[in-house]
Amino acid sequence: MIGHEDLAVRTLGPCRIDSPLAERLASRETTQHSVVEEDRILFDDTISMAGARGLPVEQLPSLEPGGPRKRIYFDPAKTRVGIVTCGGLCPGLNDVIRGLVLELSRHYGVRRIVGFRNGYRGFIPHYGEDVVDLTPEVVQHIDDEGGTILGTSRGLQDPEEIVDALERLNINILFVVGGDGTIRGAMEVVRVIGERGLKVAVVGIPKTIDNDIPYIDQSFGFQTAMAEATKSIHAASVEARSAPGGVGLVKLMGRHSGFIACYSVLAKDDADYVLIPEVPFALHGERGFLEHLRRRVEDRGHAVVVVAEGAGQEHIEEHEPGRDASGNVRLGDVGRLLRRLICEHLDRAGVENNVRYFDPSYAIRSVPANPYDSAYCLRLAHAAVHAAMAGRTEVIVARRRRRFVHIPMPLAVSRRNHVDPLGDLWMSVLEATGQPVRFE
Ligand SMILES: Nc1ncnc2c1ncn2[C@@H]1O[C@H](COP(=O)(O)OP(=O)(O)O)[C@@H](O)[C@H]1O
Ligand SMILES: O=P(O)(O)OC[C@H]1O[C@](O)(COP(=O)(O)O)[C@@H](O)[C@@H]1O
Ligand SMILES: [Mg+2]
Repeated sequence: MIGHEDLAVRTLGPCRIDSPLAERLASRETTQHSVVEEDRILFDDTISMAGARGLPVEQLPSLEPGGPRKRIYFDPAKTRVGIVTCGGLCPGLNDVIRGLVLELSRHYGVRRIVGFRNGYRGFIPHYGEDVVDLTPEVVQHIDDEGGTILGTSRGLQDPEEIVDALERLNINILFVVGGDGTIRGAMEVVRVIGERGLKVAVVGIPKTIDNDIPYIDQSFGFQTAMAEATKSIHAASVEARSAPGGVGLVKLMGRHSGFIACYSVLAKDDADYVLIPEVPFALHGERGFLEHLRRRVEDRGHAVVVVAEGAGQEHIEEHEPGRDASGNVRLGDVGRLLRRLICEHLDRAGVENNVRYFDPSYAIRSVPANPYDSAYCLRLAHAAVHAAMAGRTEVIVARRRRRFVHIPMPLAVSRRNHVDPLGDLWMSVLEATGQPVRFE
């Protein structure tokens, strides 16, 4: 159970410098649309959850609000900032970089901002990466393109060497844009910074199309990626409806979470089946997936199946689950397995079939952010700058139930966000597809 201490945010020290934004905060108060810096945001949002703690309201677990502070820790004129993007691509990475640079330079007057190339390896001398000077002119239009102008990478790097680079460059604030792995890496960097007695703030902007970061609203880029995925689902539906025994099969990214599959199906309500990592399914037998699909194809002449890449791993016999350079488990190809098994099953049953397989894979994450995610990225970048300038560290900025908050990094990586098989989202998917609650 999350307690008060889990939500405490680390700071580098007292904020003694008047913020350039202070005059904008004078008349602010806590409303539905804003929270003053002295206030906190309740972690529990139902009577039962809050009541179960049996605590007076001021002792209930609560989060520090995001947003500008009246006084700040760093002197903008003497502050040097670093930005790094890590892990897989995600729509909006360039929007975050752009937002950070514009807020720092235009509203705080921070002029020294550098980008580290290709993820954490950008700090490591061995790779010989130069740093990129980031100015408003450099970043003005980078949000028109997907990807990240800084480049990214996977693979563990030595936090001692990363902090060496921060010291050599006299960096006072480091923004890390990445997912669970990046945040874990940032925590190692924070540890070394503490061991060396340095006053360097490390603030994370959570990134992943998988939406697998807990305690926050959807991660930026998820909505764009999900929207991109609907194009493949529609194509699969057109193909399936245009051929006798047409079966459209679409495999979608999302690693060990099925959010992209669920939301893209709800958005493009063309799918008859959604298979996700969180809900095991039997392939064979009278009540198995394959028999159900056969009956559907015989009854209706076509079907669309959407499978999340992390689903059905238990059915992939010959797969040796290796790991990528960051230690993430490499998934077996459930799409290829299903394509083969569906063809074999329908052939054996004498059902004419035309299986069309779609694997958009990287196509859904390498596109520019849609306007919703662009605006979301800008606001996250603003929140990150406010947090860092106020001396917060080992924290990610996030939107949680429409409020921008500071979430300690250890909590952000304490578990993975999954689709709840008993939750409302999965219930909606079952209602939309009409598939059985389980294949067994
Ligand atoms: N467990 C870990 N401990 C320390 N650093 C890590 C860890 N996992 C990943 N990293 C660092 O974070 C970077 C990105 O992690 P990765 O898992 O590839 O992507 P993401 O952050 O998007 O999940 C890696 O290049 C690595 O340097
Ligand atoms: O980029 P790679 O190494 O091919 O890994 C693919 C994985 O990256 C992702 O696109 C995003 O993963 P991260 O956000 O953790 O980097 C996953 O959905 C997918 O399984
Ligand atoms: Mg990750």
